[in-house]
Amino acid sequence: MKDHQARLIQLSYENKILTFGDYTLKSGRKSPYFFNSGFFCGGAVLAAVADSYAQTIIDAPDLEFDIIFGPAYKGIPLAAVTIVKLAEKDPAKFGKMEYAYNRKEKKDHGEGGTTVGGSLKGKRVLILDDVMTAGTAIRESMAIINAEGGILAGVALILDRQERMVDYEHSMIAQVRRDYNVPIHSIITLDDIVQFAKGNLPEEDIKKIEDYRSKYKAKPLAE
Ligand SMILES: O=P(O)(O)OC[C@H]1O[C@H](OP(=O)(O)OP(=O)(O)O)[C@H](O)[C@@H]1O
Repeated sequence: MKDHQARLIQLSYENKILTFGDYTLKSGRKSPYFFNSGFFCGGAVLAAVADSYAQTIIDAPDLEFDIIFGPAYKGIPLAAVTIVKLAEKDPAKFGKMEYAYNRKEKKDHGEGGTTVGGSLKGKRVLILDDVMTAGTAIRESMAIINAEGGILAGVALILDRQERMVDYEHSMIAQVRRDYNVPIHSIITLDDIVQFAKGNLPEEDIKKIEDYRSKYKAKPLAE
């Protein structure tokens, strides 16, 4: 694990963003861990996630984009703090880059419309969100990007749970990667969380997470 990944997991744990216990997910699965990015609301932990997004994006060999799009709501502050970090890390490349986001409800006064921020028209767009579950947020974002004349360039996420979908052997991330033929990068994965758990949790909790991982682990999507 890179330093920024280890630091982000540690801070997520300390800020109760990453918690361990018994949770029932939207899919009905009983998960021994939960990741609630709604709690990225403290200054230090928000700065850490921004740094990790920016580093993950800079380290990705296959991400070329002109604007960042943060899907409402949770993607909005995450995209905003990430563009700031990118501009700090590489002012020549990112200093003038913009970000944009959507409104969940269309506004019919003032500047109107459903998107706010930089124009997507003719631009390669990086979608930045926290997680992907059923892929709904990404597909809705795609519809907006298409309607505004942008081109999807890739997706950046915080966590890849590496789980298979309910009715398939592969993950939703693999499905979306294939459907749109774009790179998808996550700052951390379930494997990283397991590694963290091994240094910090009691044996029985580690076993629960490892059992969950083997039960639901996604297989690669056949070409
Ligand atoms: O792949 P999906 O099934 O769409 O799940 C992932 C999306 O769900 C969550 O947002 P949510 O839709 O709950 O909206 P919010 O950001 O307003 O909380 C999350 O922030 C992602 O955007």
